[in-house]
Amino acid sequence: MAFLSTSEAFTTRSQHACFGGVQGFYMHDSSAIGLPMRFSVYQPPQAAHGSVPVVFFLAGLTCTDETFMVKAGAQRIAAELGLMLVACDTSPRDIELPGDRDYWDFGVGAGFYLDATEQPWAKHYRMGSYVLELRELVLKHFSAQAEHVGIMGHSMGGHGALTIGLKNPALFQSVSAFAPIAAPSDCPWGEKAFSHYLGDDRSSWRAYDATALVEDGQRTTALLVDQGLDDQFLINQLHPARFEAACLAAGQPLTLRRQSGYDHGYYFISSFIADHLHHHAQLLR
Ligand SMILES: N[C@@H](CCC(=O)N[C@@H](CS)C(=O)NCC(=O)O)C(=O)O
Repeated sequence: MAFLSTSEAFTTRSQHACFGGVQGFYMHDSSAIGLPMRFSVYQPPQAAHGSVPVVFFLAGLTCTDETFMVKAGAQRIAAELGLMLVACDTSPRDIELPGDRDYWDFGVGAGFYLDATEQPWAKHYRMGSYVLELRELVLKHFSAQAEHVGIMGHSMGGHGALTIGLKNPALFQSVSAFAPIAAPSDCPWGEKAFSHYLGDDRSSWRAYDATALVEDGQRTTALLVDQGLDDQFLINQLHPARFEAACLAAGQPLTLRRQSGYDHGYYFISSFIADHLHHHAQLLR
C-alpha cells in the first residue's frame, strides 16, 4: 500500500488494501467532543498521485464509523470515480452519562448531528461541530481537495447531511441522503432527541430540521434523496413529502426518488450508492 496514513493528529486502528486504494480505521482526540472519536476513510487509488474530491457519510441510529464502509459497497465505485470517502461515528462513546444507554434511538449511537444545549449532554454531545472538525482534519492530513467536499447520510445521518449541507453551502458543494429523517421536529425520534438535547423551546429545533431550514431560507446545491417505499419507518418517522413540499415552495432543487419495494436497511443503500456517488462526483468535478 503506497499511501498508508500516519500522523500525530490521529492513531491508526487498521488499514487494508481495497480496490487499489486503502480502507482505514482511525481514532483521534476531538476538541469539539472533548473525547476520543473513531472515524474511517477510504482513499481511492487516485489519492496516491494527488488530491481528490471527498464525500462524508453520516450514518443512522445504532451505527458506528464502520457500518457504511462494511455494508454499503461504496469502495468499488469510489475507486472508479476517484472519490475519497469518510465516515464518522454517530455519538460520543468514551464516557457514560445517565440514561445514555437506555434506548437505541437516544444517547449512544444517536447523537443526531447537533450541538446539545441541555445537561448532561451539552459538554460532549456536539456532533454538529464535530462533523466540521473532522472535515478540517481530513483536509489537513489526507490527500483531499478542500474546495470539492460532499456530504451524504442515511436516516438520522440523512437528517445530518441535509441540515449540515443546508447550513454550510460553502463547505459542502454536494449533498444527498438515503431515507432521511426529513422533518425531525414532527416525528417521535426527533421529538425525543431534540427535547432532551435542545430543551422544550421548539424554536431552537428549527436549526436542526431540514424542512424548517428550507422554509427559513437556507439553500444548497441540487439535492438527491432516495426513499424506499417499503421502509418500516417511512410513515411515522421520515416525512420526505414535507421536505419535498418545502423545497418546491422555496425553489430549492431536489430530486426525491421513491423506490418501490425497498426497506430502510443497507441493502437499499447498496442498491443506490452508485447513483449517489455519481451525483457527488458530477457536482465536485
Ligand atoms: N435497532 C433498531 C433498528 C435501527 C436501525 O434500523 N438503524 C438503521 C439506521 S436508522 C441502520 O442502518 N442500522 C444498521 C444496519 O442496518 O446495519 C431496531 O431494532 O429496530
